[in-house]
Amino acid sequence: MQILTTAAGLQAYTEQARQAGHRVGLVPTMGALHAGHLQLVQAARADCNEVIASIFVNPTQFNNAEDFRLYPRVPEADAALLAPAGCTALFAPSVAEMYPQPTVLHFDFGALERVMEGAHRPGHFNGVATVVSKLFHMARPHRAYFGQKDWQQVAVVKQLVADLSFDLEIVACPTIREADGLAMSSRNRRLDAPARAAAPLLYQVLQAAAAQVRQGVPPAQVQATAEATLTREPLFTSEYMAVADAQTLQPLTNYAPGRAVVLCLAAHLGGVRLIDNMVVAG
Ligand SMILES: Nc1ncnc2c1ncn2[C@@H]1O[C@H](COP(=O)(O)OP(=O)(O)OP(=O)(O)O)[C@@H](O)[C@H]1O
Ligand SMILES: CC(C)(CO)[C@@H](O)C(=O)[O-]
Ligand code: BAL
Repeated sequence: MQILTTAAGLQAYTEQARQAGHRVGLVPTMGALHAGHLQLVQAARADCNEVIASIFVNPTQFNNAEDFRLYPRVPEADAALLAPAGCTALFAPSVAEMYPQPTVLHFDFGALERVMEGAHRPGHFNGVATVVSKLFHMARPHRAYFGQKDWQQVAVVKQLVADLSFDLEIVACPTIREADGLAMSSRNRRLDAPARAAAPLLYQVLQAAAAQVRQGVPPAQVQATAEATLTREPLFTSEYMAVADAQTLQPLTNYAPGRAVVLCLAAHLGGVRLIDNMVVAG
């Protein structure tokens, strides 16, 4: 596996691969890798002869300086996991390499970002769209792989690709969970033992809410029940629970036949902010 740290190095690598007729897959990450990330690498490997993973803790998408400072960084362990998973190149740039000058770009994803993560993390999707656009320009992948754990991010990135005519395909991969249902996340490393023991409640709340949706319980009641359950557990502070259209992400007041529903939540647990979601087929 080749390790690249400069934009020019990445551009040269991908240019050579394309000239050799190879298909290039890109897996953007912020590191502290787990089986959720490795699944993206494996999916890319199944489709592409070149798989480039990027590891970059992108400062422009953090709305909370403490969250950025405490974000887990384990570069050596990450590199050791990538090659066996099928990664052919790792792009691990510095902040100065990615942002040689302060960025002034401004993206507006309209209604897509006025809800959930976009509403609760001001500037977050502006930072995601900025860094993802830069990575797409540098790596020029045929396909880029993202996890459905970040359901809204997938929607925003697909909109970005369509609006800016990026010549690539977005592949969304399912959420990988721990045995007890907790969605794998780099931030799980920051949970202490009591918080980790309580954490599967997020998945249980989503499962119970999904069952209610299937029974036709009105969205407002599903939301209220889920928030009440989280509030009863003293370690949790619920930030939001949304019952939304899975495509438009807009909150629902009732269900429409044939339209999938996505249940998304964000909660704080022992000083760590976690998100998760579940889709209920329409
Ligand atoms: N459990 C998971 N299952 C599938 N994909 C995942 C999972 N966790 C992360 N991903 C995907 O991996 C990519 C990189 O995510 P990222 O590096 O932010 O990891 P993370 O575990 O989501 O960390 P955090 O949520 O703490 O930022 C994203 O496309 C994300 O959706
Ligand atoms: C896509 C991404 C790597 C952009 O920094 C990040 O938002 C993430 O890890 O999901
Ligand atoms: N996986 C989403 C990246 C973030 O929390 O900033």
